[in-house]
Amino acid sequence: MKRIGILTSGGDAPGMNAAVRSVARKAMDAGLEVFGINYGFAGLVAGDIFQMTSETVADRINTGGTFLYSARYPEFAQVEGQLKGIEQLKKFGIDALVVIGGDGSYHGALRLTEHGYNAVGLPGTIDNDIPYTDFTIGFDTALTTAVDALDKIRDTASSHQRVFVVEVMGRDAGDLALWSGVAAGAEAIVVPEKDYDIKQIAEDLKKGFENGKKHGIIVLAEGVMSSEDFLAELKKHGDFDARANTLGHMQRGGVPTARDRVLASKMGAYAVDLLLDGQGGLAVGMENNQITHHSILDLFDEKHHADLSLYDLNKSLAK
Ligand SMILES: Nc1ncnc2c1ncn2[C@@H]1O[C@H](COP(=O)(O)OP(=O)(O)O)[C@@H](O)[C@H]1O
Ligand SMILES: O=P(O)(O)OC[C@H]1O[C@](O)(COP(=O)(O)O)[C@@H](O)[C@@H]1O
Ligand SMILES: [Mg+2]
Repeated sequence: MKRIGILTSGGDAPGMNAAVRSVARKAMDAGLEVFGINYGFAGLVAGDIFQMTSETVADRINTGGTFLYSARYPEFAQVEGQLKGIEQLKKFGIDALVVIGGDGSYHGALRLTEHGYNAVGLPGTIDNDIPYTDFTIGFDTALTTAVDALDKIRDTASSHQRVFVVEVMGRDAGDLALWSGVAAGAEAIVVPEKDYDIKQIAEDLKKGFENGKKHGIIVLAEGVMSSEDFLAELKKHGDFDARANTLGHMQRGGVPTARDRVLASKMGAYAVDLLLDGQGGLAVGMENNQITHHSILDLFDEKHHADLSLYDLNKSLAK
């Protein structure tokens, strides 16, 4: 193997740049030539590919977003798109690929491996919704951002003795809501993985205020419903002074935390080792503080499990 490529795909996540840097520098250190592919699989198909130097990844480790840009490019699910992408890989003499993205991007990586181009996936998403890894690149930063926002909302909530329904991201996963809810001392956490009783939540909020609580913060995962809809439901069960707040895409941006940078650096270097070993169709993870890998096919058979002990913990701490 002489040349490897790198792309970022799906929703951007803080730490993706640190991962690209790690892959590039580790590969160069092993004597490989490294090519960056802009705009995910869309750029691969279009041949938006350039040779990287060590300098290309200089001053990137502490930056958010992805300097290789990203795309949602559903056309890559079709064989036609995949074959065009392979044509480009051949044209540039690229022997193997590192794909940094979420579950959708892993499908793309697997397809390439099936077509004879080894590809390894790194979990880059703020959602933390990938199986076989305790944490994904970007989750820690998004969590820190969400907690910072919740702390600020708490100031207003306490000053006015208000209820706030704060919607955090996570597509179908409750991880950001569970972790940020516990870290911010929320009164309630609502996630798709757990049934909720809105009447009970309203009762608990009322009781809380009666007992001297100054705020009622509900952290709601986007996969359940919108903050506006939840607020409308909640108001059917009590006359609350309440507001809805959606944190939205601000959770995806910003300077990556040290944890995300270290995770990205470890995973990136490990992916290069796998490719040097001639392996593909694999996804890198971190389990019990060890960097691991699994077949992407096995990943698709497995579900991500949010840590629901945080839900129970919060219930007992929020009283
Ligand atoms: N079934 C598939 N086969 C091939 N490529 C896919 C498939 N699903 C998704 N992709 C590629 O991966 C990209 C990112 O997937 P998406 O689900 O949007 O984000 P994420 O990777 O963050 O989950 C898609 O835009 C597409 O280019
Ligand atoms: O920015 P978009 O394309 O509207 O997507 C929003 C979705 O992307 C995310 O921010 C990240 O998800 P992915 O990693 O799957 O891209 C989700 O939390 C959210 O549901
Ligand atoms: Mg996804």
